[in-house]
Amino acid sequence: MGTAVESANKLQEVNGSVAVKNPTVVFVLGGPGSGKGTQCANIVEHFGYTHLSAGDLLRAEIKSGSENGTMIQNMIKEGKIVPSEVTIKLLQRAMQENGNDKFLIDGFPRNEENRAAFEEVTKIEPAFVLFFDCSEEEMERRLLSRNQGREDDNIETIRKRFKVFLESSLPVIEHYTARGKVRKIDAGKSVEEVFESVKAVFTPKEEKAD
Ligand SMILES: Nc1ncnc2c1ncn2[C@@H]1O[C@H](COP(=O)(O)OP(=O)(O)OP(=O)(O)O)[C@@H](O)[C@H]1O
Ligand SMILES: Nc1ccn([C@@H]2O[C@H](COP(=O)(O)O)[C@@H](O)[C@H]2O)c(=O)n1
Ligand SMILES: [Mg+2]
Repeated sequence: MGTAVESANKLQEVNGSVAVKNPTVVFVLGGPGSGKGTQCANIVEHFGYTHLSAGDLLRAEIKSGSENGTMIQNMIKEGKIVPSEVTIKLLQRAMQENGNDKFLIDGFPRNEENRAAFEEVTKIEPAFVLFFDCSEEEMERRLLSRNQGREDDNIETIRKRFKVFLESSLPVIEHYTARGKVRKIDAGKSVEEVFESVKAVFTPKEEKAD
């Protein structure tokens, strides 16, 4: 716990609302259906982060009737990546509206444009990148039985999403690997086993020694 003065110093005003300066950000990446959302829910419960899923924010934007709604809906149906300025605005707004100082940003950055634009606009560097590594066969099985009514959970769009992941998202993971920031998790195991590996990443070293 910091002092009241330290707490006040952590706050800044952005677009009229008070946001936490220099929040801790963990990017959560992995192919479609690798289990990012499932594990983020566990991390929130155990480690006090706020979960922001870029895909969920984009889907909420469609539902809100925003002027970008139709464009976003078409991009999602095709498994394509929405222009960074749209997604970054949604992420920034969500971070500002939330008082927490640590965020899991799930499904972002999805390509080099996302990555460079986020860095440029927010000046935030991730603390690390959690990468859920899973085979396409397993991810396809999971997506086809997800049953959440998502318009992109059909085999045609799933194949397009896999292609985009390989061509555009893996280079982002390589970028952070070269900088020593990637914590790779074998995501092909059960939810409980995967979370055991995730916990080891989030547990401070001194606690692990106990
Ligand atoms: N380790 C696991 N073993 C089996 N099923 C899993 C596992 N993790 C998640 N699932 C299931 O797989 C489906 C996809 O998981 P989830 O929504 O967490 O993936 P995601 O990476 O967020 O996918 P997307 O990128 O499409 O949003 C869900 O139905 C979830 O319950
Ligand atoms: N940075 C992002 C994240 C997502 N999208 C679009 O949303 C779709 C669903 O994303 P999930 O993470 O929920 O699977 C994704 O296929 C993209 O169409 C995006 O454009 N940019
Ligand atoms: Mg998800």
